Amino acid sequence: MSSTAGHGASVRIETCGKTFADGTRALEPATLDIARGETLVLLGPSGCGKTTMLRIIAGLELPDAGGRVSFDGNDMTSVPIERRNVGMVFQSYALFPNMSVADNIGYGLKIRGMAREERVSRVAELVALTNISGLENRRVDQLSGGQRQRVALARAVAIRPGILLLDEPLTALDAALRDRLRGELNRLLRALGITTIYVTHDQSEAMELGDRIVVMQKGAIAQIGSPREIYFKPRNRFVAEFIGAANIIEAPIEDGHLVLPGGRQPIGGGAGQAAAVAMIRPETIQVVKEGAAPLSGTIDSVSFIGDRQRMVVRGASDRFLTVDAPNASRAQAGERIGLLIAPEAVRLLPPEN
Ligand SMILES: Nc1ncnc2c1ncn2[C@@H]1O[C@H](COP(=O)(O)OP(=O)(O)OP(=O)(O)O)[C@@H](O)[C@H]1O
Repeated sequence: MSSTAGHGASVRIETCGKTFADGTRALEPATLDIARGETLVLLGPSGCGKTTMLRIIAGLELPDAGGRVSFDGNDMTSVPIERRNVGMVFQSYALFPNMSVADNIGYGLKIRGMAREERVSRVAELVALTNISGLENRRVDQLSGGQRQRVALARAVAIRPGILLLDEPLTALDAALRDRLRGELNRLLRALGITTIYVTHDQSEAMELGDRIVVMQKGAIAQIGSPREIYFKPRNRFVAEFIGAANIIEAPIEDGHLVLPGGRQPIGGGAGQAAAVAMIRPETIQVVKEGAAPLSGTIDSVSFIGDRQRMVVRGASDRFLTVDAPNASRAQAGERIGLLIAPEAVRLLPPEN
């Protein structure tokens, strides 16, 4: 491994809440452990408290009384940011516009007093790692958005931080570039082994980058889990609907079946429950001939989305289901179809209050 490989620190935040001076309750007391080298994504809609949590970890914000932040078991709660050994990248690039790329990347090393020769070799290594070779002598204001974000990332990791904090670093970029940089970032984070906390409101970014995802809702943690757990086993309706597309169905339960107007759908659980709120992912529903499955419906609309086609199917009592199907044969609006759903694809959610 290259000499840039870092040694991530573990992070623990304990009962960290945040109430701002104006009374805004941005964060309910939260407890969270982040393993050394892990990439943890904080995901949620605007205003749910993601940035506040990140700023508490960075040392830019103090938690309310009773909160504690520790790195590798050492209490950091009142240690200032410059002594926490964290690297940060934000949505807007906080680079020095009239300095060269190389000087920007080496800035933190210089103020730490690193010798010139060592600095030059570290910068060269980072330039290669972040795919910006050839741009070393350009001024930052002569770079594209994607190039600037690569420089910002190289600068943040140059100091070999134990923890890397990223706040929507790709949000300002266009979609194609965002996808590419996301892949590069993934590779870089794995190569460096730095503990990373990544804030985003974009669920596909969260899925691709996170070892674990923390879904936040109104200042509280709604669920923590691997991307698979969050996707297939959401704890509540908010999580189910925030990540991916979800059909949410409320129906009575009878003998291990959801009783729907168009038929009886077998389910895995629900013993002792009279009714359920169930979630079914669109791609787990298989389109078959009418009559070949307990449920049936009429295709209301079809949209082609490249790798698959998405249909809205109208069942009895005008209930609608979203179904994602392979795109080989073209579905037609108005067609009658059967819908085959494996019992284990039906996820029961807690009843709504
Ligand atoms: N300095 C502050 N004073 C008062 N309220 C604040 C302050 N900073 C943030 N807030 C409020 O705290 C809540 C959480 O903000 P935060 O920035 O953590 O959300 P977020 O999930 O990161 O949202 P976004 O994705 O929009 O940045 C919001 O209601 C916000 O308006």
